[in-house]
Amino acid sequence: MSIATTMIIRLEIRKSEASFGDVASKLASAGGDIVAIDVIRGGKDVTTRDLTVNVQDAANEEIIRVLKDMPGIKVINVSDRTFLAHLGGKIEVTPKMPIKNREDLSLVYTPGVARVCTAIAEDPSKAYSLTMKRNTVAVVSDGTAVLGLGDIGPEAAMPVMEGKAMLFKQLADIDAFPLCLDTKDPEEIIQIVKAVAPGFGGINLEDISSPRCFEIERRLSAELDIPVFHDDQHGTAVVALAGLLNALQVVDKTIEDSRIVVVGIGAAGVSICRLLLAAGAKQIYAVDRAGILHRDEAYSNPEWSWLAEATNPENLSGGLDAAMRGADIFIGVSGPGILKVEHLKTMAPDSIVFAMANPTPEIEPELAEPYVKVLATGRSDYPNQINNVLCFPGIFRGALDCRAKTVNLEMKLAAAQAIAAVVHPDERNEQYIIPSIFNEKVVEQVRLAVIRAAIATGIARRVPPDIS
Ligand SMILES: NC(=O)c1ccc[n+]([C@@H]2O[C@H](COP(=O)([O-])OP(=O)(O)OC[C@H]3O[C@@H](n4cnc5c(N)ncnc54)[C@H](O)[C@@H]3O)[C@@H](O)[C@H]2O)c1
Ligand SMILES: O=C(O)C[C@H](O)C(=O)O
Ligand SMILES: [Mg+2]
Repeated sequence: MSIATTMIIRLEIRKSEASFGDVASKLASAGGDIVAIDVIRGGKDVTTRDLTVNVQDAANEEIIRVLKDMPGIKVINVSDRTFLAHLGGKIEVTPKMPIKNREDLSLVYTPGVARVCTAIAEDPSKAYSLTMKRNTVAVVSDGTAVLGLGDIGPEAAMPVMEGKAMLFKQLADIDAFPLCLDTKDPEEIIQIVKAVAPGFGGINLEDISSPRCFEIERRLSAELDIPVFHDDQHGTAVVALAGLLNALQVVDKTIEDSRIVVVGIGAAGVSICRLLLAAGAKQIYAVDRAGILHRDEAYSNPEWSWLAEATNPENLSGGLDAAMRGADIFIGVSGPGILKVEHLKTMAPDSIVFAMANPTPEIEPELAEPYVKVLATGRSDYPNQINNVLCFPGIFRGALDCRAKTVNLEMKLAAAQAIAAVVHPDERNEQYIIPSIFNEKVVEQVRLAVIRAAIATGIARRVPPDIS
């Protein structure tokens, strides 16, 4: 799968050995299109230039290889628009007012600030009105399951967490802060998050591998009085259910009568299975590397033991091939390329395929399209993007606004229905089962649905003024 991009290549050209014309023709033959040239240093013998080159494939290493092989050419640096967008990080902290003089200083800092501190010490709930707590979410990761890239560590997880923070701000006006932890020990993660929690109104756990993520979230939810939400579990499940509700309408099937294969029973897969069961699904087949979860096997992961009981009505064993035969729906949250066209050919007519692994889906959309009725991926460069970004900004906006203690099942089901309902029945079709993340109704509809569900289930500690 290729993504067209623009590369910026800084070159030194030794004039006695190579000309700019040689460079241009080599680049063209390797698939690069020069769109701009900047002379950085023009010397008598050596010139340094930045070439802006359009390439059809972001992973085009051939371009650099041909340049490196050219006599008289030295590649000094290679960048592209994606990397440039990350220079110095993607977010910053901005004060709400400038400190222009001594008077300002004594308001926001010593001595004025001391009175505010004392007020909070006397009544800690005032942290909600007098600090950034009520609008701030910690995005916590240990870097163990970053997208589908696996355990790449806390530093490498930062760009994703900064990206989540950008989305929180832009879509829901929530100040989110990335906290990437240099520990994989669940107990240590729990203690660290509890220790930093006073400054936050909510905790978004992100890209923490399973099964550790289940215990971490369960303990934090029980031990903190602010909402703790593992995005890869519940954000994904909410959006998958939303897409599924609309896709089922398109193919005129019901969730109760559909045979549903969920592959990748990690953070996302477990939560998807649980939410689909709560939404009425009766025939789920949960498949991981060891095959279909079934009742004749003892699993060390308690979530798997639970799912083996709650899914797989015929107690089927076997692998993906066995699960896919006659399936109406495939939901993949596993890894790249595990689904083959051969599998699609064995599915029931009018099949639905959600290949949600990031950044590379379970099957290339181009391969799958001819064999399925509704196709969705987690990516923004294809129609039907099933991505948890449709959920986490609105669900936290709602939970923060009504000061919910937690995010319960009713709030998640309400969020899924709200996302699905943004697509009007008249507009709904195979290519449009889920709203765009830029659809301005999404966050507000999810917020309202979540607040109403929180109030109805008694976990809201405040009724926002716009809710009747
Ligand atoms: N589109 C979205 O919104 C979204 C949201 C969350 C996760 N994801 C993607 O889903 C994938 C899983 O994420 P996660 O957080 O649940 O990770 P995870 O590590 O918790 O779980 C992944 C699971 O997939 C299983 N798996 C891997 N390869 C497999 C294979 N060949 N066959 C069967 N099972 C296999 C693993 O054993 C593991 O249980 C990632 O690619 C991630 O990017 C997408
Ligand atoms: O980060 C994303 O785009 C979605 C999801 O949280 C993932 O881990 O893949
Ligand atoms: Mg994630």
